[in-house]
Amino acid sequence: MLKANNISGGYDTTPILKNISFSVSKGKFLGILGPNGCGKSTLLKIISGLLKPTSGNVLIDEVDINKYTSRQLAQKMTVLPQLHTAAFSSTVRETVSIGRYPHQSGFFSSWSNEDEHSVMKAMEQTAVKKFEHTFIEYLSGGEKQRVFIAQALAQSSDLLLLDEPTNHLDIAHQKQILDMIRKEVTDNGLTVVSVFHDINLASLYCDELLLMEKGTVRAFGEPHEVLIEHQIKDVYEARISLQAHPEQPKPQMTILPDVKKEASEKKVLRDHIKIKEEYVELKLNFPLRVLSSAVHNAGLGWYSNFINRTVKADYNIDKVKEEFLQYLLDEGFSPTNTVGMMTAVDTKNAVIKQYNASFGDVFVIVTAGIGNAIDVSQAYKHEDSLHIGTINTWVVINGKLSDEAFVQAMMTATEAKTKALQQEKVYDFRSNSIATSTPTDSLLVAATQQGPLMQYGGPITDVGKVIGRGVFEATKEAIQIYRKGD
Ligand SMILES: Nc1ncnc2c1ncn2[C@@H]1O[C@H](COP(=O)(O)OP(=O)(O)OP(=O)(O)O)[C@@H](O)[C@H]1O
Repeated sequence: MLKANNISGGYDTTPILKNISFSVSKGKFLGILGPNGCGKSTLLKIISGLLKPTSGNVLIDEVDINKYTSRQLAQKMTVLPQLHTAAFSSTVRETVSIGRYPHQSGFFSSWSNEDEHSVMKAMEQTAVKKFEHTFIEYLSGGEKQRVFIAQALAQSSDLLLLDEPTNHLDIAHQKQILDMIRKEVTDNGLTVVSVFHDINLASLYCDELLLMEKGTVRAFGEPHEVLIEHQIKDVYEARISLQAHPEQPKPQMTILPDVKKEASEKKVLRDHIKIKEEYVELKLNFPLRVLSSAVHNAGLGWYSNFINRTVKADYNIDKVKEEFLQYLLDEGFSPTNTVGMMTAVDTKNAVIKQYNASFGDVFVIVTAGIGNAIDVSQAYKHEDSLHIGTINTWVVINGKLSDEAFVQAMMTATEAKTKALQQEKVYDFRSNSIATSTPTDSLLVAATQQGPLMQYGGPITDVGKVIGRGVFEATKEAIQIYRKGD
């Protein structure tokens, strides 16, 4: 559909672009990325024919753009530049209708049904129909931007060139416009080339990305091929981190600010852990990085408060999320800053152990209810519903763990717990074999993220050794306490 061959060019004697080549197939969405001044808009101007390249050429449908008349070119492609102003005072409807000019055959040509349909559809798609008779100068920046997008869509060409289409738009309208453009690409075969400043939006919506650096192509390919951490850091000269998007297989970027670290040391002490009547509590005035399978705020996050709450054995678990949230509010915990677990074990039976490691102290806190213990390898043979009868384990580390170390710490802790069950001869009475867990065990690994980075958390690492020993010893003790109370 669009092909750029070895384009070089710029303004008068200033060369900006050097040897840029790429192609976009019909029905694809290409995003152009790069830092300020790298030549994104200049490239768009050359592709659209507004600026002549000093060498190289641009083909649309295999034909050099210079071979098209300006009317033919306007029917082939629509350009929405970065900065646009209405030439004279006009209504939204009149502004959008300008998009139809390339389809009019002469000065007195009449307004066709197709023209009317295209203008109405474009106004509806961009949600500006309600402003149809309003003068454009009375609209907000974001509303104006949507009107110009409507004008571009009304032109009904096969190729749409956009320069930062979501400029001025709030997140709902960014989503609305990009969803709509994406739909035109996927359903109707529209081809789109767009400059983006927002790397995450480009990654989410584009099929391919072109990353520019100082007038050249640094990378071209699918988002996961272009958005590579060191490459983005290098080109934008900014510290960033890439993560997976929660729903789409598209990388997403987070800026890592270079703010000065607070001077105060963040250290978890034994005094921070308290056994109260209804829960075991760890309350801090700084957050820990946490990975957990808790009832409230499971997953990966940063939290300052932690509770392991004792509930009655007949607790109704059907509405556990709502009930737990209300409990946190009633007890004065911030729901967005608290991780919560539940157990039927009395809080006075909680085992708290402290280990002094080379990198800092590690705390292991366990409550063990083993009435429901199960052998994971035999579980498929039995029908079972969820009960409160569970082993809850917290591992709180004064140290800095990588993501790998967090996951390995979870594995190490689980293995140590299973070994404790084995040594204590905890049985699964359904299958009459040694149990490996209960069906509802919960685990939390939390770290201050201060001090030297610990890359791994397996059994032979410094942190893994403490976790292995600590969880084994604390679980054994908690099981013995539970049995005494039987
Ligand atoms: N009309 C012009 N005459 C001379 N130089 C220009 C002109 N327009 C842009 N430039 C220069 O060309 C270079 C590339 O500009 P361009 O607008 O293509 O960058 P960009 O990547 O789109 O930047 P931004 O992200 O800031 O919009 C810049 O150094 C700019 O100053």
